[in-house]
Amino acid sequence: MDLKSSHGAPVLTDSAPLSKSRLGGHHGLLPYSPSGAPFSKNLRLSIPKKKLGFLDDFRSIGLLDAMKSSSPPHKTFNKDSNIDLSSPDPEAASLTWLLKFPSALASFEQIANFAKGKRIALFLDYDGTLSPIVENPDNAVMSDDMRSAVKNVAKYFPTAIISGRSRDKVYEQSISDDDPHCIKSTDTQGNEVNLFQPAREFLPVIDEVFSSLVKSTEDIKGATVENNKFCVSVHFRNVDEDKWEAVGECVEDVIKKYEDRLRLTQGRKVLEIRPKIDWDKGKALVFLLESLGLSNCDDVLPIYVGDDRTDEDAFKVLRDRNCGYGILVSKAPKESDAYYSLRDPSEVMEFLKSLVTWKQSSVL
Ligand SMILES: O=P(O)(O)OC[C@H]1O[C@H](O[C@H]2O[C@H](CO)[C@@H](O)[C@H](O)[C@H]2O)[C@H](O)[C@@H](O)[C@@H]1O
Repeated sequence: MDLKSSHGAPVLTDSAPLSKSRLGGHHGLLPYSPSGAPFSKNLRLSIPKKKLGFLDDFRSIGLLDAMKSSSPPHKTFNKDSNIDLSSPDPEAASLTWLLKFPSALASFEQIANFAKGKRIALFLDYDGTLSPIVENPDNAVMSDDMRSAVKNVAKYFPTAIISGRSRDKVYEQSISDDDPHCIKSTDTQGNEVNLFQPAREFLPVIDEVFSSLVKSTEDIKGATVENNKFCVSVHFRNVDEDKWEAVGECVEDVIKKYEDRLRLTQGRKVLEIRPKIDWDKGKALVFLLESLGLSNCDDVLPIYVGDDRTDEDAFKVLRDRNCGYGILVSKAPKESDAYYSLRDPSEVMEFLKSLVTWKQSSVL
């Protein structure tokens, strides 16, 4: 993967084996806990803060409760605004949250100032960031406008997509193979190569777990199991809430056989089974910065845009290095290690376009 290769087409990386979350220690996560400045008492968000890990800590809260907290609870969130109505004053909560995580669009000038004399390197999550969250993961396709915004921004800045999905899937759903701008990592002979696959040895076990879960969940209406190559995702977005416990039990039953090798994490209405290795989106980000020659903070301003718990590991890397910015994609107030926020993928697209316009005007 060389630096030039990311201009004109985004680099994709398999980041699936996201382990050692900043909360779950070596046992992974489940609901993520906050960092950063505390919210005032009234504005506290209803995100469980307990550390949870597979077969140890998470029993203290129960898998079912963890699943219920995996996305803004639909009963307490206003569908239009996504503001937590359980807060005594949701509007004030939202405004206070925006003070802590200002809009990256409203703060664009500030970001551009920080970038003066530096090269921006862009890291983008896929689901919920470049494509909207939809009921069927197979339908999470990038819009044509977003696709061209990503392609365009990648012409001006080194750009990578870091996704929990397998690289092939992101290719399929975001950039078409027929696209002349589409590149994969290739060696000097033009053969496709995978630069780094820390979880390669887990491939057979992941396949085994995938098959077992497909079978054990087949009678649960709405449950779907996705093989993400380095991670198995069990989706319960379309399962009636009274069957979520059954989904959790299937997952527990299957995974307990592999307790020493696999761990359980959670995303938006999804339980994910991953290898227990020291790898997460933060590690993927560091790996890319280093392998692309972008790790010098004096020259480079990395910007990472993401919406989910797994993205927090990358936000934290940037915060800890005091180099670059995380941008959280969320309408709902959430605690985060990001610095800025964007409400949804359409704002992400606006932000990408603004970067291009700014870059074009600065080279005139
Ligand atoms: O790292 P990401 O690119 O954000 O991938 C995380 C997971 O995203 C997908 O699931 C989420 O999006 C689906 C489509 O909108 C939605 O139906 C699901 O409820 C969400 O959890 C993907 O299907 C997972 O495999 C990824 O791990």
